[in-house]
Amino acid sequence: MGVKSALTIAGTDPSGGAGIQADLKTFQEREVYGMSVITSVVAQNTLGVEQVEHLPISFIEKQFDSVWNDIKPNAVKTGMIATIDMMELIAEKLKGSNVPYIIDPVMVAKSGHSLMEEESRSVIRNMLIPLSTVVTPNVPEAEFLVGFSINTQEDAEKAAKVIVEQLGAGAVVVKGGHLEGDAKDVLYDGREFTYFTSERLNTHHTHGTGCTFSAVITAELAKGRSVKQAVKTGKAYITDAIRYSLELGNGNGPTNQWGYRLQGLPNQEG
Ligand SMILES: Nc1ncnc2c1ncn2[C@@H]1O[C@H](COP(=O)(O)OP(=O)(O)O)[C@@H](O)[C@H]1O
Ligand SMILES: Cc1ncc(COP(=O)(O)O)c(N)n1
Repeated sequence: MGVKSALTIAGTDPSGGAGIQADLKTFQEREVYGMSVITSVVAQNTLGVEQVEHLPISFIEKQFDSVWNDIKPNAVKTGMIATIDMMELIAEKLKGSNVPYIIDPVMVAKSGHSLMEEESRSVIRNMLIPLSTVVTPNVPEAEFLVGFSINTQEDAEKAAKVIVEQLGAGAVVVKGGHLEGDAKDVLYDGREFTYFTSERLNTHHTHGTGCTFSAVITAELAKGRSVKQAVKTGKAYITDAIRYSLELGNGNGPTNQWGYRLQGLPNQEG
């Protein structure tokens, strides 16, 4: 049938808005067969994170091998990978594979709770980013990766260049959700900058936006789209997911995974 598949390696959100749950919903909406390897189980909801339990590294490896040796994915993404052990395992598994690899370098939840151990942060930079096809940091994550602060579009461009040219990412999208003004994301692929801009929607229902955005990019790369096409679709999809958010929960609510259908983005648009 020629269906494409995508694998997410990440933590959970039992309230369904972020992490593995958001990724699988997104893969499904993009008509890609979704699979998952769970790194950490997180008790969280729209109000914040209550508790995090990391799975044993040998068991994460077993999950990975179960998928990889049976239904090898057409693209892989990582989200929450909290410890150095997990990063080493993923690097070992993905090194030398030609499957597109998308990193959402999740460090801190919107609620402020750390989702990555402090000492792991430089390991994601040094060990995993060189293996990536695309990295999708938000502004605080990009600041950590490059070591300077980002306040303007020029700063975001400068950071994007460092992440590709010095840290070795295949491409990077520095997301503008945390800056002021329009929500402007900049893609740098080592050759040129491309901007993807939407109006800033006045809402606090943005739980899981980064997860969903990078999951669309993963799904589109699984289908063989170019990085630029994938990010274009990701931007259109996340904008509608925020615009039509579902008003669920008592805190920062989840986005609407089928919001794009209300706006008319064709499901298979490049
Ligand atoms: N209020 C908003 N209005 C429109 N787009 C937004 C808004 N907040 C975030 N976005 C978009 O959502 C995507 C995720 O960005 P961001 O929220 O910065 O990521 P993260 O969830 O990793 O912090 C980006 O494409 C960004 O431009
Ligand atoms: C398991 C997991 N992964 C990622 C996020 C980040 O999502 P956000 O920063 O949009 O709340 C999260 N809250 N939980």
